[in-house]
Amino acid sequence: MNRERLYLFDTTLRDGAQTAGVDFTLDDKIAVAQMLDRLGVDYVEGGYPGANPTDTEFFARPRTEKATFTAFGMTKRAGRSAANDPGLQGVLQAQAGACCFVAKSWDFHVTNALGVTLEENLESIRETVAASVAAGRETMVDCEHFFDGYKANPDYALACARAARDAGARWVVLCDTNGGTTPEEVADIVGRVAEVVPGKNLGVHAHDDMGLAVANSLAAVKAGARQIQGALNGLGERCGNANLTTLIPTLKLKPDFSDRFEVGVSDEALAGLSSLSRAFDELINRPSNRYAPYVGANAFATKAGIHASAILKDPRTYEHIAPDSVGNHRRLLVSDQGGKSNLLSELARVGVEVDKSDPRLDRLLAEVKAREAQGYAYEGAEASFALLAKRALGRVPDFFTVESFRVMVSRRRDPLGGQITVSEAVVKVTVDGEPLITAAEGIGPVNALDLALRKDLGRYQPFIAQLRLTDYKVRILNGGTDAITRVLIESTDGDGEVWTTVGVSPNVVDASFEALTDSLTYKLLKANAPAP
Ligand SMILES: CC(=O)SCCNC(=O)CCNC(=O)[C@H](O)C(C)(C)COP(=O)(O)OP(=O)(O)OC[C@H]1O[C@@H](n2cnc3c(N)ncnc32)[C@H](O)[C@@H]1OP(=O)(O)O
Ligand SMILES: CC(=O)C(=O)O
Repeated sequence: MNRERLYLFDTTLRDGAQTAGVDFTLDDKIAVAQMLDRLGVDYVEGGYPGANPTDTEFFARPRTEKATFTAFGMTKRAGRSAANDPGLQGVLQAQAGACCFVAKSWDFHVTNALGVTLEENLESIRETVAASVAAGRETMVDCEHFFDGYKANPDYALACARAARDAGARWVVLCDTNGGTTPEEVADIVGRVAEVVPGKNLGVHAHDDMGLAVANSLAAVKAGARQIQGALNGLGERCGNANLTTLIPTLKLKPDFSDRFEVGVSDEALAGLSSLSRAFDELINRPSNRYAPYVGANAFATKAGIHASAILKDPRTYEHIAPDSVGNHRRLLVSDQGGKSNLLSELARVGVEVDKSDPRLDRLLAEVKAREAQGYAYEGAEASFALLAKRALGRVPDFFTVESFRVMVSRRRDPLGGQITVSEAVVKVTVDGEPLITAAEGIGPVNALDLALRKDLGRYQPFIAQLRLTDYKVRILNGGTDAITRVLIESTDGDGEVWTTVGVSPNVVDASFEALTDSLTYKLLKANAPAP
């Protein structure tokens, strides 16, 4: 069966740049454009040339993308000709294969936000599109607030869409700018527009203010839209745009769409989607959403024992797609919600082979559940889980024994003004029967303890030389004076592996120390340090 082509238009670098807390540098923009090109989107909207120096410079650099590089702008101002509008001329002169112009299509906006007549706005649309087509650009018009506009004054909203199409726009994009439209309304309105603006040149641009941007985009496709605008990881103004990392797998993997439509993203590119999504978050310096559909670290993570048992028999029992088709992984987590199936799977993953009938498994499972009841959380602390399991099986040597530790935090007046706070720690350990005492100063008590503990571990010192902490998280589990503290510490070494350990105690320093010693022991095991 011949499938119809759907065109993917990425607005990460334009609408995504309107996300609170996101601020792309020129280098960021170049890197993101390359990511998008490798992914296989059809259009990369680079920004608004003339609006700010970064965007202007971005459009001035030599172009290497295969995707159609698109400049964004607004329709010309009323009362000026297109040739006399410096903003519009800046967009038309930018190096781009396409121009996308935002145009008002809600009468209320025309009169109240622009302050011009309805006819003047139509004239702006016509002249802007004509000027862009004359400049040799593939031209598209983002009909801003189209759905709200259609509900308020369908004739006028349609007149805007027709003005764009009749003046030569290749795409007329219907925008749910405020994100307040439901999928049923989108399907109904797109269907009606497709009847009066025929030619398969409708697009959709949906915002996520009701969490419906993806659903609205899919509804629009079913009703006749053939271009979808969206952004990586759902970036965009307010709650964001339709999330391309959700839309792309849906379009490619769900027969409802993949039987009828094709997109420019290859199966290989789809298999790189999870790492692309995480690399993008890394680039904009924000934590990845572990719960993101398809690409989140938890998208295929199962805690429930009943689910894990079935997944081990056949993953299709609880997975709607194969995780590796989007470059993601199945994880069966060990927790108080799981049984032996979770445990065996997790043990295999951390390299511990054990027979299902081994009685030590029952003891280990009971211990995991008892510890989780105390506040430990092994699903996010895989290194501590590996140690707990290997200890239960007698596979962890006592590399060192902690005899005691002491931490002191003092604050004193600085003679030069202000206050100075100093943390000092002393740690006593025994290695091979030899007592070792170390002391260190740190920027806080945990830092001082970490430095003291790693200062001298006798003959194990060379094995931990590259060890360093990369993250430290504290969670208070019960409020009030009986509070229990859970500390998660992330560590790394020269090999590039990152591991997380957990400590739990009513005392935050004590909990931290437990997580620190687990991290050291994990590193010694990983480095095959000889047993004492
Ligand atoms: C729905 C969307 O996401 S649309 C994209 C929105 N994105 C952005 O605005 C980011 C980039 N924008 C900018 O950097 C600036 O707004 C600029 C450079 C474009 C314009 O800056 P300024 O000239 O200082 O105008 P300002 O930002 O204060 O206001 C926007 C102007 O554009 C006008 N305008 C808005 N939309 C349109 C349109 N579709 N067609 C014509 N004019 C428009 C407004 O009426 C307003 O003009 P006014 O103050 O004379 O009424
Ligand atoms: C054009 C655009 O970003 C919007 O209408 O939401």
